[in-house]
Amino acid sequence: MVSELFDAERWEEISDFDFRDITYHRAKDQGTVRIAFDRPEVRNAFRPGTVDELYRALDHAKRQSDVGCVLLTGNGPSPKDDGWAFCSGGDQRVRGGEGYEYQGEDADSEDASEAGRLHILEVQRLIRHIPKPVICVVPGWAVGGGHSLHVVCDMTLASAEHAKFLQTDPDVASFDGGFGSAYLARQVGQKKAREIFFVGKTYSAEEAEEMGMVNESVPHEELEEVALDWAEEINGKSPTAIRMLKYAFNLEDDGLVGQQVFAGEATRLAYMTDEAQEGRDAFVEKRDPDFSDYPWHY
Ligand SMILES: CC(C)(COP(=O)(O)OP(=O)(O)OC[C@H]1O[C@@H](n2cnc3c(N)ncnc32)[C@H](O)[C@@H]1OP(=O)(O)O)[C@@H](O)C(=O)NCCC(=O)NCCSC(=O)c1cc(O)c2ccccc2c1O
Repeated sequence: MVSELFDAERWEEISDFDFRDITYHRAKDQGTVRIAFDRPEVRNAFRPGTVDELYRALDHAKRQSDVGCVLLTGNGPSPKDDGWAFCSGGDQRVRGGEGYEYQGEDADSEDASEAGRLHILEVQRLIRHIPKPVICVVPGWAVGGGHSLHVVCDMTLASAEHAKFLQTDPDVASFDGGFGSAYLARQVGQKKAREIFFVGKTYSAEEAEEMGMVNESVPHEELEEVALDWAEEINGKSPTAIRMLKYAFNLEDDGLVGQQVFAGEATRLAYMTDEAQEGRDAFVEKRDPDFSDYPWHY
């Protein structure tokens, strides 16, 4: 069984990979993929190998031109105590002096390095830049670096009964000073974001929704079904419009990188015009370009 909330009838495994710490599926009837942490016995904490797999799956999803939406979730419940989690952040057992270390069976992976890693931040940036919405589907705890992942996703759906949101960063002497805190403040306001980090209260799905960091609190049993409904809605819309909107939403907060990503997509749209083909053809044919057919739009 993949997860108690997983409907095997609706998904097929993407078998190009041999993942150990995550599962990766594609919906049978729509352009949606489901990527899930699969370490429920440790509340889906991530070790370096987990992060490598997550990055690989997200990058694969990015490159599927018939996929319009990504669901990011956590499998469960824990076989030990039936507890549910989206993700409890970095696996503290393998945190070394300079980051999270490849240890034990993790050290056998092809990406293993001597150095400690903090590359969950690379996953955050990929979620941010992937040209399609990423919906965080939270069936239980979202804690520490797992909380930050939910923050950086485009939208969050949460189990009304089991989702719990908690920032433990300062308890374990860590601090996500990027999207996890500053972008969170954009969502819930400065006072609330500071409360989340400085006081470290646990919030329910309902409270998180009221605060503005969760889109909808959903009955636990229906969580993945609702997520698929949302994804299906998105998949029915214009891919170009959704992509440009995502990058437009990101632009101001992402500064010059946000402008570059948005502008890159504007360039792609421009390349698709006859006007742009004329510029290219003129160069290739060693003649002056003739743009006289193309108006100065206003
Ligand atoms: C998540 C909890 C609140 C759940 O509490 P609960 O009482 O429901 O369950 P248990 O505590 O009994 O946990 C069950 C089981 O799971 C193990 N476990 C849970 N979380 C982790 C973890 N993160 N690492 C390793 N193991 C974990 C727990 O030990 C139990 O195992 P048993 O063998 O005893 O059964 C609660 O578990 C909890 O508070 N967990 C720790 C949460 C945490 O502090 N996470 C790390 C935050 S820091 C972080 O993730 C992070 C922050 C950054 O700012 C970064 C910045 C840049 C890069 C990386 C960053 C980063 O990784």
